[in-house]
Formats: sequence, C-alpha cells, structure tokens
Amino acid sequence: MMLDRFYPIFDHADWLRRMLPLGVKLVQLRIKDQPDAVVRDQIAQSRDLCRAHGAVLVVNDFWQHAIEAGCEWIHLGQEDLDAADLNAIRKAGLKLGVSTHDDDELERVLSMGPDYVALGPVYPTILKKMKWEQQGLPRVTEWKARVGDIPLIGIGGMSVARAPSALQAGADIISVVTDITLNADPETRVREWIEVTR
Ligand SMILES: Cc1ncc(COP(=O)(O)OP(=O)(O)O)c(N)n1
Ligand SMILES: Cc1nc(C(=O)O)sc1CCOP(=O)(O)O
Ligand SMILES: [Mg+2]
Repeated sequence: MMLDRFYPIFDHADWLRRMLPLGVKLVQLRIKDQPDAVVRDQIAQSRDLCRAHGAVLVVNDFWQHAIEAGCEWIHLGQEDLDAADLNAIRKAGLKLGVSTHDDDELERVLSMGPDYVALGPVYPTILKKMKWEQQGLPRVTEWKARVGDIPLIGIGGMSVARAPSALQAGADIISVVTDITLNADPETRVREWIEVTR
C-alpha cells in the first residue's frame, strides 16, 4: 500500500473531522493523559471518520485498543516497543510504524520488519522535550539508504517551507503537528501541505 506523503498528527477526533474533508489521506491519532474510556471513544470516532474519507488511520501508543477497534495501523516508539506484544500485533494484522532517533534504535527496529520507520526530530520541536536536538537533513539521507524500501517518515519541526528539502533528502513522508495545530488558520495550512507534498 502506498502511503500519502503528508502525515499530520492530531490529539482529538475533532481535528480529523475538520481536516479529512480537505483531502488528508494519512493521519495519526496521538492521545496523551486521557482516561481509558476517552481513548477508546476517540479511537472509534477516528476509525469511522477515516473509513468514511478513505484515509489511513495510525493509532499512537494504544495497540490493544487499536486491535479491539479493528484499526489497521499502530505507531510505537522505543519504550512502547519494550512493553508491546509484537506477536499479538502481527497476529491481529496490524501494520507497525516505529520511531527511531539513533543507530541502536534503527538496528533494533529493522529486525522487527516495520511497515514504516520514522526519524526525528529532523528539526527542533516544541511539542515535547527530547534528548535529541535535531538530526538534520544529511541524517535523513543516511536513514533512507539504510531502510531501503521501507517508507521513511521525517518528523520534528517540520513546516511547509521545510518539507521539499526533507523529501529531497530522502524522506518519503513528512509528519507534522504544531505547524498545523498552532497555526492561525489550520485549514489553509493543511491545503498548503497537501499542495507541497503531492
Ligand atoms: C510518525 C511519528 N514519529 C514519531 C513519533 C513519536 O513516537 P514516540 O517516540 O513513541 O513518542 P510519543 O509520540 O508516543 O510521545 C510519533 N508518534 N509518530
Ligand atoms: C511526536 C514527535 N516525535 C518525534 C520524534 O522525533 O520521535 S518529534 C515529535 C513532535 C513533532 O511535532 P512538531 O511537528 O510540532 O515538531
Ligand atoms: Mg509512543
């Protein structure tokens, strides 16, 4: 399956309700610090919205809920992978996207046969505190050479202006949060993203 080159991340199904009609075809639901019932409900809403719009939904972190909800994609970071049951994930037919930030992490995930590999933060991010400052574009090129045919996601500090050079450097897909969610006009920004990535 070919994934779209534009991969926004949102923390609530309301964002999907706004953005999917604009043509978003690949989206992540990334919920933090919410009660279990809220997480389940948000996943169910997002699943239904993505189905209605022919978009791929990736659920961050909550692999058990994703299986229960009949979702198709999960994203797991390194610590998530420590706790996850990869056999159960594969048995349920879930596709697996993973985060990487250094050589050891990349080596580890390549042995798992991931369906995409994310590298970040390509540029400094304001979304969360990380021990990596920025990877830079040469690192994107290096990662693409190492992952081969596995889709490579560039994430962290991405903007419409930065997207073309990240794609040129070897990212297959660009993932983004605050360039959209903190924008004064998120709908216009999403349209610009779609234009620059298609
Ligand atoms: C596309 C994409 N890349 C990286 C991440 C980060 O995942 P993780 O390291 O598990 O951190 P949290 O997002 O869970 O805080 C991601 N979610 N998506
Ligand atoms: C959720 C996340 N993971 C990253 C990683 O490097 O693994 S960077 C990141 C935040 C991306 O947000 P923004 O587009 O606002 O910088
Ligand atoms: Mg995680």
